[in-house]
Amino acid sequence: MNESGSTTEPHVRSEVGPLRTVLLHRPGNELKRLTPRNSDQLLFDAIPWVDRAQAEHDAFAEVLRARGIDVVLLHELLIETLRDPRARAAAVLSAVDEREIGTDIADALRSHLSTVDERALAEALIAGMTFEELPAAEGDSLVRRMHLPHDFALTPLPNLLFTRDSSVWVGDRVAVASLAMPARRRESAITDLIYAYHPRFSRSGRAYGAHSAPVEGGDVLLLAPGVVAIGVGERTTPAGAESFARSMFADDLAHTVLAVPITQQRASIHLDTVCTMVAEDAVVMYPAIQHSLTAYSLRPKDGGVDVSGPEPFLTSAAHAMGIDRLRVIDTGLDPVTAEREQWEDGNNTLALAPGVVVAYERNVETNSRLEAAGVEVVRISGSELGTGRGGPRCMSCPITRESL
Ligand SMILES: NC(=[NH2+])NCCC[C@H](N)C(=O)O
Repeated sequence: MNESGSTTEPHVRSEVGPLRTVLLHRPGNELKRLTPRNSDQLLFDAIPWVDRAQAEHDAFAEVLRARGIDVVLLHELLIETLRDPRARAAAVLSAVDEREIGTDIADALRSHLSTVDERALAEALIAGMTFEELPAAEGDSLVRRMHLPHDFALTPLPNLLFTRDSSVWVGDRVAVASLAMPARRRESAITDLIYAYHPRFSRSGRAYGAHSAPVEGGDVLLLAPGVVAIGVGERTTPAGAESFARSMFADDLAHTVLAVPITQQRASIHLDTVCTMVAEDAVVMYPAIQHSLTAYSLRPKDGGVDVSGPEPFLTSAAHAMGIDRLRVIDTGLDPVTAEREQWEDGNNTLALAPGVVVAYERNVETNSRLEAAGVEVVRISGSELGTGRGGPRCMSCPITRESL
């Protein structure tokens, strides 16, 4: 149910159908954990100014609400989910890793997490806990003595902000992603809990599984109903793409899955860092890869998967989508500007409807080319949000989009 009381059942068949319900995470105290010593490991490129990041995120959410979109916040869903004792038990179980902290600290952490209320539990799950914050364990622990007080007994999840990656809705099913980087693995335990126990999702079916080969939502693009592109690179593995395709075919959610190799480097973490859809037949794409991006086409065949290609991505995509041509909005940028704006998530747009996208304001050139091509660009500021290397698409997980 949305605020007006009308039902908006989860349903996403495209990248650009009018957005109705979206899952965001307002960044919180987990961002305050970032230091120059841990930011690499926690996948941030700079230390964000937290208040400003929150203000930027509030403005992002407001832009969506102003257009009638129901914004659901992950932190609130988690608190509501944890009212269910089964969810609480599962949450504690998934948060404590004896291999990391040993049995004594694990016991202390478990008993602490089991006694706090759901708000404090949600906060600990997201913002983590340091050894210093953990109530003193009985007896003496080597682990505690050999760690610094500010080391983490429970690691924080600063990348939870990028709700795109930890779950993906395809049709009326949700796939909880299997995240590749250790710093992000616990995120899927949280989305998994929410989808399993929050009453809002009690009727939602699952696709794929959190314990399968790595697939991250930023790599998954719903090019058209029945056509899914999936980037394969630093995060999503070939095995992940293949089993995701099998899962799509088994549930009749897709007839074609395009596996798209992307360079394994920081600038192109996911497919959506170099290419996003801005209209039913158009993408904005990093110019440097426009002519080199390829795709393997996967289709169901006799209970297995038929693989063809690789072929140029634009050709296979248009073919699978049943259109003559997939338009690339020509940002026509010189290589240096293009590289700068790609790094700052210029190609990472969130479509609110065909031809209407949210983009970071700082990517001045890309945005003006989009507008020249007839795309409405809703600008948001993201100087602090972008320190985690993610733009409007990364920061949003569409739950309901109207059909085209
Ligand atoms: N869909 C995306 N492109 N997400 C970007 C995620 C960035 C995040 N810091 C990571 O390295 O995982």
